[in-house]
Amino acid sequence: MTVIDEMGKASAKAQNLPAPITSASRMQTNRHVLYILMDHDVKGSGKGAVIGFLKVGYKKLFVLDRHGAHNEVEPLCVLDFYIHESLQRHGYGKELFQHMLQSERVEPHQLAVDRPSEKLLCFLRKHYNLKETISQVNNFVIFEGFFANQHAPVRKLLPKRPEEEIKPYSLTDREFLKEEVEPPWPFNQSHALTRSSSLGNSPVRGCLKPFLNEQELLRNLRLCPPHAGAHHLLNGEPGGPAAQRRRTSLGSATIPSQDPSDLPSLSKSGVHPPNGALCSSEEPPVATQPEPTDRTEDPGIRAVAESKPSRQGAHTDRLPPWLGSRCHDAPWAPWGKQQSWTVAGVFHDAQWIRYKQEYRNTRPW
Ligand SMILES: CC(=O)SCCNC(=O)CCNC(=O)[C@H](O)C(C)(C)COP(=O)(O)OP(=O)(O)OC[C@H]1O[C@@H](n2cnc3c(N)ncnc32)[C@H](O)[C@@H]1OP(=O)(O)O
Repeated sequence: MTVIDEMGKASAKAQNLPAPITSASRMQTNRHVLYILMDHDVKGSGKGAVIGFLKVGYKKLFVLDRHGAHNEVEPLCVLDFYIHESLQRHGYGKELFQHMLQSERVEPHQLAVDRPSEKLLCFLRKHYNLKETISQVNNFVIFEGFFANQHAPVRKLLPKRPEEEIKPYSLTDREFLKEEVEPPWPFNQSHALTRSSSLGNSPVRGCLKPFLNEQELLRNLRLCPPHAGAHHLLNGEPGGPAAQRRRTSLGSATIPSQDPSDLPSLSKSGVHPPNGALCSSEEPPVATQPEPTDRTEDPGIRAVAESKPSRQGAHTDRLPPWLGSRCHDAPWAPWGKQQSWTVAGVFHDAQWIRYKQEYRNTRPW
């Protein structure tokens, strides 16, 4: 977990991001797959050294085709990609990327790339001849050929009615980096909660975090085979760039493709309240069984929906505090069980306050 956190920090630094978009805790709350390229032979450490990583994941997106029509798709997305500075431009990125393509059984032009850096665009152009992009209104970049031979069915959306607002389609992983807004007192008092971005993804709340232990997390990582060359570079030894590049370009160090069936699928995680609790109803929530609505529009929620064989069960299983019987024992209520407030002249109880605090500004639409 520490290694993942450190890699995430290094990647964020390399991309000038204000905060990492890859961390162990984020890996626990989504279904992304992390490919790690390692050098097992590095000297001075029995455990080897990480050369870089590549994070991918399926996301439901709305993308425009060449004719400007919206298409609902769920492609594999490149979410984060980083090779250690001392090892860049030595072919390791290509090896890692190639390994991912084989494991995931996708073609490069079928990928969507989340806000690619200049370096990554150059990389894709050089190695995969991905040059022509299809303009999008979100931060994902897709390339010519994306709509050809799609594995997943591409569903065309009905034309948008002119009076409708433009929705923030296809939020990227990087959305959460946007500045958070401090709520006024008393809504800022509950430290048990992780505040959500005013514009970002589904909020991740401490009390709703899944129960994925370290073992499970580690099973979700996919390690590439050892790379015997990198320790030269890491240790500043001879056998440097030229040799490395040659080795890579000649393909003398090949990565056996892993059979995806051998690979553990990511544990599903992240629990979100059911649909009714998220809508803008002014009614205080009631402790009833929520409708098993399809909420797969939200990637985080999709993960939950898919993780449970029965959606009904999913909701009852881990009801959020204000919908379940556990609500009165909730540790987040520092004021006790039965206290209440008068907000703008209206009498409200702690449950209501909690509800309003959690769901204010988390859904811009
Ligand atoms: C969705 C996202 O993840 S966006 C973020 C992408 N990550 C970053 O920008 C982090 C910093 N960059 C890196 O970590 C790496 O450069 C990567 C991951 C983009 C590529 O990994 P590398 O090991 O360098 O790639 P590899 O050696 O296989 O291929 C090299 C090619 O990548 C591109 N490239 C790599 N570094 C650079 C650079 N500094 N400037 C321009 N192009 C670059 C070039 O096309 C280069 O070919 P060239 O050397 O002939 O010009």
